[in-house]
Amino acid sequence: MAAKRPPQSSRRPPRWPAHLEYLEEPRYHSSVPKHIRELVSPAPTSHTPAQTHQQKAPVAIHPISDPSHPARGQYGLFATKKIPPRTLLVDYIGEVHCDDRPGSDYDLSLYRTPDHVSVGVDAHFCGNEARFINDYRGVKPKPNALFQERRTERGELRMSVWSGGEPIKKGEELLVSYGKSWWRARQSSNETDT
Ligand SMILES: C[S@@+](CC[C@H](N)C(=O)[O-])C[C@H]1O[C@@H](n2cnc3c(N)ncnc32)[C@H](O)[C@@H]1O
Repeated sequence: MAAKRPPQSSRRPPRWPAHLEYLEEPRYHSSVPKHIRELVSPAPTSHTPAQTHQQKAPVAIHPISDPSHPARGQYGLFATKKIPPRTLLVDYIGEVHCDDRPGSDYDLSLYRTPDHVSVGVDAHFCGNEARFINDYRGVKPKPNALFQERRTERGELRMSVWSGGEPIKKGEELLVSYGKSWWRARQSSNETDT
């Protein structure tokens, strides 16, 4: 029996895998309580600016074929034009959630409430181009991009990918640091699996 394909936005980018749902806006999971949702995404007021048309992000998804790349056979995210330092590239869009996602390699921390509830953005099954950004380890000596949160014009908290302190060349792979604890957690779960 053929696998059911997820609904797709007409704006999905080239090479977007058919088994994943493309999202243009965050999706809020039922595990996010109302009071936390209001902190992350405040209800619009009469002062909230209207949604402006979002510019196309200067990024593209490409398969990785370089045999020396540690993520060969997978995808990566690449700059489609020259990018100045400290520039917003793309928001990390996915499912905003408050439950645990131990099996996801696409789950980022977005916010921690004063009473220690963690809010994450998981792009395992649905998301945008940002889910394809790789870590710099084994690829380049240092990252050329970073994750940093921001508020949109409408006040919604997003985790975004920004260029670092140096310009990025057209065609260069965008690479962040997932952080030592991300890799440590994968290493210890691999050791437990074997
Ligand atoms: C958020 S995804 C990045 C996109 C992924 N390459 C893909 O095609 O879906 C994280 C996964 O990418 C791979 N990855 C990313 N950076 C890597 C690196 N520096 N070395 C080895 N694997 C990496 C690992 O498999 C990791 O679990």
